[in-house]
Amino acid sequence: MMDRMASVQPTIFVLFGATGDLAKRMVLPSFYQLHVEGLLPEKWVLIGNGRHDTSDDEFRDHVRGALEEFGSGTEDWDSFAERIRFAGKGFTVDDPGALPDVVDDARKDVGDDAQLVHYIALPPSTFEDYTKALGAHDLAEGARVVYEKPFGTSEKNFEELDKAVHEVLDEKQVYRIDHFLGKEATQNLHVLRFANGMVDGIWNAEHVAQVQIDVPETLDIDDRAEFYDHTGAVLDMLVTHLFQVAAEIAMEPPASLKADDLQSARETVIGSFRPLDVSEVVLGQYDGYRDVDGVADDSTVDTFVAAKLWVDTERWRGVPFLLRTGKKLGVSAQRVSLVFRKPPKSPLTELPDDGTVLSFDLSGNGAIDVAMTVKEPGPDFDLSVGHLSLPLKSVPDAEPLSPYSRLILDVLNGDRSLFTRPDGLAHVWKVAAPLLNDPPQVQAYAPGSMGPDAAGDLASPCGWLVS
Ligand SMILES: NC(=O)C1=CN([C@@H]2O[C@H](COP(=O)(O)OP(=O)(O)OC[C@H]3O[C@@H](n4cnc5c(N)ncnc54)[C@H](OP(=O)(O)O)[C@@H]3O)[C@@H](O)[C@H]2O)C=CC1
Ligand SMILES: O=C1O[C@H](COP(=O)(O)O)[C@@H](O)[C@H](O)[C@H]1O
Repeated sequence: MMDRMASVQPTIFVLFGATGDLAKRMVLPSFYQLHVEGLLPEKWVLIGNGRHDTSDDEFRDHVRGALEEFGSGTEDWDSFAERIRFAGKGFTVDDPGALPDVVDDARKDVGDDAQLVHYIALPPSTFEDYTKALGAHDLAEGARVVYEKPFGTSEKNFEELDKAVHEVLDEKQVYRIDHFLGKEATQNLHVLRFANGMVDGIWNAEHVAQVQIDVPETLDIDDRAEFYDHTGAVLDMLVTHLFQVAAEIAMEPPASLKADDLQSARETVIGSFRPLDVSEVVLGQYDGYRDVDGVADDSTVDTFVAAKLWVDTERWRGVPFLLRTGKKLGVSAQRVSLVFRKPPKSPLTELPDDGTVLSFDLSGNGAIDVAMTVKEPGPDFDLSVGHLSLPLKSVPDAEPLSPYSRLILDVLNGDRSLFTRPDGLAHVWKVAAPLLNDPPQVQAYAPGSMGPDAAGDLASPCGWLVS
């Protein structure tokens, strides 16, 4: 931890969309966590940006509120607050608002050699214009720029955005964030496998019958209806987070765990994702969604998606990757499960289909779980499924970081291993194209259920493990 901090140079961190939902839930509390844990450089300034003429003090109040609601407290508030500024009045090519002056002013505090990091926590439709504005106002040179997901909304839009970004920035300045890659348990997907021969040996189609990447949410979209109604579950979660997690599982062993090799292994396997077959996708919308303020009365936006993804590599041919996510469902979970085949020559009959499962809980600090078929202790010979759990927090010396803290720290340190690359993303949009161009009808589901019934059939024979 100390080594990481020492390598970080003085930083001016510009947060676009600073009063938005993501900023208050994730970015600001995570930045504060880095401050509290002494992982930020000695000299830093955080500048919030937005279209309103908000004062520094008003923004500080907003930040404090965000920490109280979504963070772990405000013990070190004074030393945090004094480094916070706000640059209002928007930021466009024609009019940069207050930002250039506020950045110049910040340099007086942190030094002319401070690195500039721009975090674009804005709706994806604005990424191109903000990038152009960074170029137009001399705020791009030498800077690192973090883009939220989704990076693009279709094959064509991705190509245009990628071109526009590379007209202003070198690829090495670009950090496309997918916070699921920053989760402690996600990082353990490759570490567990490459560090343990026992696991590595069974990480293939010969042993794995199906993979489930299941992220049902009880959460609704009331606070971000306008954003959500232009996005939907496919773009918000499926082709972003769930695809990236699928790539983490499916990747071939990288030459090393260094940034370039790890990124390369993840992006290469995405190239083997087969374009989605719409007959293997179920879309849903919860009853009552259209009544939410900010949602169109006739909206057909998907709040639920379940899909079968095929990875055409020798390792995974024939193994379905079952992906599911949705809002206002009956349970919240973030579970990745490798369901193992039954022993081919077992003398035991009637073994359960989900009798051997290695699973990863991506939520919170993360956990690794194993389910195994065992003899139920007792006088009879009955079989049962038992569970072992390893909460990652219980590992000696564990100091888990939230995904956003981990990834922001990586940006400050210039480590791009957990960020996505344009070659993989270009293929993501090709895989998604059949679904985006010709989506199946959205089916209604009741809030508190687990989505449309049709989604259940996709996961046969064992069904969805989270229920
Ligand atoms: N919210 C979440 O849980 C997560 C969100 N994300 C991603 O983060 C990004 C931001 O999401 P979120 O914070 O939810 O979105 P919001 O709808 O809350 O928008 C963020 C801010 O962007 C500004 N904004 C909105 N529309 C425009 C526009 N047309 N032009 C310029 N500025 C605009 C607003 O600030 P102002 O009015 O002050 O200018 C707003 O507060 C998205 O790309 C999303 O996919 C990723 C992971 C989780
Ligand atoms: O990116 C997003 O992720 C969250 C779920 O992630 P979590 O780690 O915050 O639980 C999801 O609710 C949101 O819709 C999506 O934009």
